[in-house]
Amino acid sequence: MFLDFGFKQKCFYTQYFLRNQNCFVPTSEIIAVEETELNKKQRNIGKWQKMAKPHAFTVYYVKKARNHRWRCSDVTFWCVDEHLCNQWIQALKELLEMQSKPKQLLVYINPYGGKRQGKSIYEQKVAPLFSLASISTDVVITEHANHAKDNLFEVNINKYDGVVCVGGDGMFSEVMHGLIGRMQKDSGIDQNNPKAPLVQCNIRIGIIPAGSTDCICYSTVGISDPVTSALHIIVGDCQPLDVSSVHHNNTFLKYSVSLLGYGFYGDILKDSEKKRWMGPMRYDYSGLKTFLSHHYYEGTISFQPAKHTVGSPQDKDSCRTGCYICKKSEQQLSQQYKECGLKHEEDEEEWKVIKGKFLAINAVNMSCACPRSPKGLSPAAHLADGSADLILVRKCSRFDFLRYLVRHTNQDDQFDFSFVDVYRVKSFQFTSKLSEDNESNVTDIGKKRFGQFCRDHPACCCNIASSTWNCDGETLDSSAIQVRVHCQFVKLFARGIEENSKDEAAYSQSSIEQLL
Ligand SMILES: CCCCCCCCCCCCC/C=C/[C@@H](O)[C@H](CO)NC(=O)CCCCCCCCCCCCCCC
Ligand SMILES: Nc1ncnc2c1ncn2[C@@H]1O[C@H](COP(=O)(O)OP(=O)(O)OP(=O)(O)O)[C@@H](O)[C@H]1O
Ligand SMILES: [Ca+2]
Repeated sequence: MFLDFGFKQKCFYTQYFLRNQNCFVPTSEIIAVEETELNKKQRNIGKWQKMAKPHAFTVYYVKKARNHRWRCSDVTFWCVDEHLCNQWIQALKELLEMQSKPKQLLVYINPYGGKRQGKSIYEQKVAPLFSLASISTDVVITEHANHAKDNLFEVNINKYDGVVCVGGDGMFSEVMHGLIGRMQKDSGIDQNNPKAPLVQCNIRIGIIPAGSTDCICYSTVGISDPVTSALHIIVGDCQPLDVSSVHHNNTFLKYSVSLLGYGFYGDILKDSEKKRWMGPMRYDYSGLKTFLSHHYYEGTISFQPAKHTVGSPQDKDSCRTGCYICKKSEQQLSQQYKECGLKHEEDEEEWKVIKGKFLAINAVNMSCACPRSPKGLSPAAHLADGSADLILVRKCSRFDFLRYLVRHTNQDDQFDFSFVDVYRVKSFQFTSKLSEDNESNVTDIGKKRFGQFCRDHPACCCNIASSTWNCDGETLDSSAIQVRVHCQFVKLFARGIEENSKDEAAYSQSSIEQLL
């Protein structure tokens, strides 16, 4: 057996050879190092039998499995020299100290999210790993909606290296609103002002997936798996995320990181809220119902294209760990901000205006990949490029809409349809035809009392006047909204989706060969 430290491509690694197997572990992916007490049975194995008093230590580290799944593995090193053994333990512990791994976390568990397994997932799969990594936790099991959000306005936040939410996208949203809101309150910033220079939130958020969609976790880690997410928290990963602020006139409504959806996804959400008892299945039930109802909505959408980024929604490459496009876009935006300030950027850049009848309007800050749709609503969207992809699905036949939906589940291009347009934007506004009509003709009592009846389907008499916005799984009260993307506004304990593990294996093998 052989243990060595090295330095390669900007990362420390620990390398060991065991039973003719080479293993290569970046020190940033070591979970814990512990002195190991050898029992009598172990001492009597093989060559250690001859040792008077063997000493040992165990290294716990991240082992990468298929499909971006991480597991905790361990290896025990034995030697006769107690001093040498202690030196190794000391050196490894010092290396771990140097990294930005969290020591103290605040954990919120939603016991009712997803399949209602949040508490047991945390206790059985996550808490033992946190304790192995010597992370102390304060755990709050939420008793009602907004418990976590309200609590974040009261706690001594500086005491923690991060906040963890155990639940789904809705639970993440609560924690994010609590943290961002708290930051603005402490800095005296008025969130109702759509142009206010918001204060960034530097405390990292960890997501242990236990929800129904878990889209944010899946799109930032590559899998929805509690153990994998716990390990990303333990090693102290950091992934910035774009956040959209949503206003109605001068009133702040919500922040969004994944989907802002009007029409199809708004209607699914509204219907599914009444069926929460069904668990994650409620989305399939309401999805089928909404698909069959085939409602479309008239309105006007105006947007400012995201000129600062070099990427396009039709790119073949997706956002991956250490993404070049995200880095470049962030540099470009901060350069622009230094030169001209926000005012210039907002006021002087062009707005495009599109009027139409839409089955769905989806604005996504990230791909929105999830187990239902592994490549997501916009496969080439970036996690941290300061832009959102605005997808407009115009009125089309049911059959065409089905073809469009099916492409979310296979490798075909979901934007390659004449009725689908996609734009990369940094801000947008929407008003529904009904609210425009109401504003211009407030005396039309018939319209106000009964809404606007479906002119194209007189037989069904369905009221299709307006839909609602689905904002990361929550319904917004206004259909007229103004949205602005804030580049890299919050940080997650994640690293984005890593390139194929096949490439990593090739890299580690060749680097070991060079060392020999
Ligand atoms: C034929 C199969 C087509 C399947 C198409 C699947 C597309 C799935 C795309 C999922 C996108 C998720 C975006 C993330 C949104 C989250 O911020 C939010 C909070 O968690 N989740 C939802 O709003 C929950 C959204 C849940 C959406 C479920 C959609 C199910 C559609 C079913 C349509 C059935 C048509 C069948 C016709 C025979
Ligand atoms: N103790 C509680 N009782 C009722 N609701 C709660 C409680 N704790 C949190 N919530 C609310 O439940 C909502 C949904 O929770 P969560 O996101 O965890 O699960 P989900 O909706 O099943 O999953 P997803 O958001 O991934 O679709 C959150 O918006 C949150 O505000
Ligand atoms: Ca983005």
